[in-house]
Amino acid sequence: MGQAGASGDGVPSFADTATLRWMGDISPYAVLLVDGDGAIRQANAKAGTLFGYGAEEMVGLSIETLVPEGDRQRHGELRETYLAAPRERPMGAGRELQALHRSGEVIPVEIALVPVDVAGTRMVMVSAIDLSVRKALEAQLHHQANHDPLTGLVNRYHFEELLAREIERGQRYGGGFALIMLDIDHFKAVNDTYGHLEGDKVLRRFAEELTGKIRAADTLARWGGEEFMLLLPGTDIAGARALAEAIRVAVNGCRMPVPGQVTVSLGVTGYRNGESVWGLLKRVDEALYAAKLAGRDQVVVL
Ligand SMILES: Nc1nc2c(ncn2[C@@H]2O[C@H](COP(=O)(O)OP(=O)(O)OP(=O)(O)O)[C@@H](O)[C@H]2O)c(=O)[nH]1
Repeated sequence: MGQAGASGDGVPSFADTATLRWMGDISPYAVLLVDGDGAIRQANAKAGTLFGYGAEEMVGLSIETLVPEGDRQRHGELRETYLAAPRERPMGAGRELQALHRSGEVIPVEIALVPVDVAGTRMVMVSAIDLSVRKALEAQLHHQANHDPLTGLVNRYHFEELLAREIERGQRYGGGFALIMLDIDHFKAVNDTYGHLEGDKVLRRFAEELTGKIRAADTLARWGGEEFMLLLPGTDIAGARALAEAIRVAVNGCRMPVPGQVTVSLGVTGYRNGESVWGLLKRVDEALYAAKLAGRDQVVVL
């Protein structure tokens, strides 16, 4: 094979493309050999598959053909900068970018770059892997970690993160927010009378009803069991009280999957500047407890 050593600047040099073709053939990655003008001089079968071409069809295409239109000019500039001072950029160094499949679909890829000299001409070997499956899996895991599987609502863990963020935002830019804690009344009786599966349906229906009542900026979370929490950015106590009352009435009139009426108790409070998450959560919990003590199916503001 035609390896001839290394150039003065340490770049591997080859007498011809035979060794590089062999390396492409055995590589687990899509591999392209690109010349200084950005023309593809060689592509392995995996590159053809990744980008939707026959491997031989890719030869002669500009590398920018594989870059989404909006990024092409910038890519060309970056390529020139890279060629002026080429360094090895291995896989796993986090060089993620968007590539363009022949179908027009944009695909996330990670790339590695290795400068090579072939018969005295500087070129770049580009290896690429498709990140679509990994990205989709990451998004799915992220969703699962932050949501309740029964209702699809934000879970307690993520709600606490959002709450901390809202407090930080309030401290930095001003602007308050309100919190409503909700607990379905006598939910144990629903389970005991109709069974756990029917109880689950009630929880789902309840979540749907509430989701229809809130704004896009609000966050509804399942706090645990039959308890829910609502974060209302930019909302004062009067606004939160009105929403809590509207929710109470809506739940009263809601057709549930089980016979009879379901009611809810609600605690409402507003964030007071400088207080801790703990202080805020304690107060909203006390408000809810007061609503339960006062006979349930009501709103208490603290
Ligand atoms: N079906 C179902 N039930 C749940 C779930 N999580 C918690 N529960 C039930 O919710 C009920 C909560 O009961 P309690 O804490 O006694 O409260 P309650 O009966 O609603 O009474 P008050 O809150 O005092 O009005 C228990 O029966 C739990 O088993 C769930 O995911 N699905």
